[in-house]
Amino acid sequence: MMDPIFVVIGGGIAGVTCVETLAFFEPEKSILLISESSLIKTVTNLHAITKVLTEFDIEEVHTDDFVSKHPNVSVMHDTVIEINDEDHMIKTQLNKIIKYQYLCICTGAEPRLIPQANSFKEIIGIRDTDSIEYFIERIKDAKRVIIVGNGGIASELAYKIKNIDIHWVIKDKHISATFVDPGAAEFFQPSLKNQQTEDEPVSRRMRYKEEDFCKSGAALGPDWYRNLVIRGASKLEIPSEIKVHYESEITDVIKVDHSEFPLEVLLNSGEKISCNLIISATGVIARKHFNMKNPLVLSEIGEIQVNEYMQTNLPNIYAAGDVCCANWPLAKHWFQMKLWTQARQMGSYAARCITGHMNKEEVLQDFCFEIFTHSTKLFGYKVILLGLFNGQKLGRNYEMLIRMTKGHEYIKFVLEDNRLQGAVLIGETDLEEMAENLILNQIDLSSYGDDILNPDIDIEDYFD
Ligand SMILES: Cc1cc2nc3c(=O)[nH]c(=O)nc-3n(C[C@H](O)[C@H](O)[C@H](O)COP(=O)(O)OP(=O)(O)OC[C@H]3O[C@@H](n4cnc5c(N)ncnc54)[C@H](O)[C@@H]3O)c2cc1C
Ligand SMILES: NC(=O)C1=CN([C@@H]2O[C@H](COP(=O)(O)OP(=O)(O)OC[C@H]3O[C@@H](n4cnc5c(N)ncnc54)[C@H](OP(=O)(O)O)[C@@H]3O)[C@@H](O)[C@H]2O)C=CC1
Repeated sequence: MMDPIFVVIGGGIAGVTCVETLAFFEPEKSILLISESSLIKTVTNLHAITKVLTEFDIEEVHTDDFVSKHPNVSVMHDTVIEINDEDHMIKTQLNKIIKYQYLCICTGAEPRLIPQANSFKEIIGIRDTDSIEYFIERIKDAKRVIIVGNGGIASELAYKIKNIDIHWVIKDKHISATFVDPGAAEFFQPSLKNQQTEDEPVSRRMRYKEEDFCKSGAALGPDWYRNLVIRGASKLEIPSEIKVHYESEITDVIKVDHSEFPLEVLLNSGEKISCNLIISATGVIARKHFNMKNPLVLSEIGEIQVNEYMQTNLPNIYAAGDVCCANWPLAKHWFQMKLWTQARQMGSYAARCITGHMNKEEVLQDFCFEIFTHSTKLFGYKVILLGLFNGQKLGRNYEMLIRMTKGHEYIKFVLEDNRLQGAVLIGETDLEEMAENLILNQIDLSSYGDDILNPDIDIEDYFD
């Protein structure tokens, strides 16, 4: 094999998008994707909801199909174990040495489990298809589980798991704190009591088919749980109620032999819970199990730092997706979260930076880094988060306008100096375009007062 010009490590959404963009801009130059598995993740049906906010489906494709679409791309199933930036070389587990001109590291992240996980196999995390299979297998015989964490995975599981007693242990005063404020959490409360049933409305997005649901090392993503049946061993059709332990953390776990519940868990509140299984949905850490000839500069929590061109500190080595940390002066309304959308945006932008640098062209930063946008589904509702949706970066000097119709919609606008800084839109609000524009344009809204959220006034008329 001839040495490739570009090498991308990681078959998740960041790596695959990087490869696709490189193939688009440089169709004559050879690209090698190193993927640990034979399935890689591609984005399909990309749909722009607003200028920046997008929705898309994810398809897990076999590498043969992927390669057939991109004649200058080859894929190697292997694991990178060493990167030598001085000689522009990488070494793999199967002892292959590959020279590169440009390298992009997209090795993603892995669950950061609670410390007690080191001692108990009953404490598990969820990241990829292997881990979800293991989880479903373990929960089948369980009667009581503890979910720890208050972010995306915990919120989705609390809504999804059936036939089991759930104790949800969270550090905060309200549920789903990574994404929403206490008001929105209150809006979601009824959904917690009346979890999803089998006849949930069909989502427009692609779901994984049973036969598609095979091994892939990349993170799961939108809709990962929709066609899964996650049931415990209890007879109840729906759990009577989820018990949420607010402002709580696990301080100790003890093994109890010969008991229906093999774990006894102590919370900082002094409360004790016996359970079969603990799901630690407590965030991620960057995944970089390879040796470096020279060290990469890392963030405090071990992510690879990249500048505004997605470059690491080492020559011709870039990084994108969950493995990296944006280390440039951030636009006011953007911040990094480890999300599918950002993995895609970074992968694509990294490829444009690489080709731009190679061809000595000016690279302008992608507009997507001007404003944070996220579209997802929580507790059965469409959720759109824009800009500084939780008042991030604003200190205490901001106002909130809220409109809520129980069971229908929850809208929150975050204002500073009468200018919109962020928005939470839950339900079919149809306000995403207007809110995004108001955040980007920073129009002074003082003359509109509270009419901004008056349902009887079509605010868009103001701006025509
Ligand atoms: C359960 C779950 C649900 C989620 N739901 C959502 C959601 O609804 N919306 C959303 O926006 N985001 C969601 N996310 C987050 C999203 O999936 C991630 O942010 C995104 O997939 C990160 O993509 P990535 O390409 O950076 O990393 P990954 O998907 O982790 O891919 C990294 C790839 O690199 C490979 N790799 C690692 N090391 C090596 C090596 N040394 N050599 C070769 N290959 C290597 C891995 O095998 C993997 O294939 C979810 C995540 C999880 C776990
Ligand atoms: N719908 C979506 O968009 C979804 C997105 N994802 C993404 O997947 C990745 C993994 O999800 P997830 O694991 O839920 O991570 P998140 O980062 O979303 O949430 C982690 C949660 O765990 C809490 N936490 C951290 N350490 C502890 C601890 N020791 N004890 C108790 N709580 C703790 C955090 O609190 P604190 O912040 O206070 O430390 C936070 O509430 C994330 O990048 C997430 O964004 C996952 C599922 C759905």
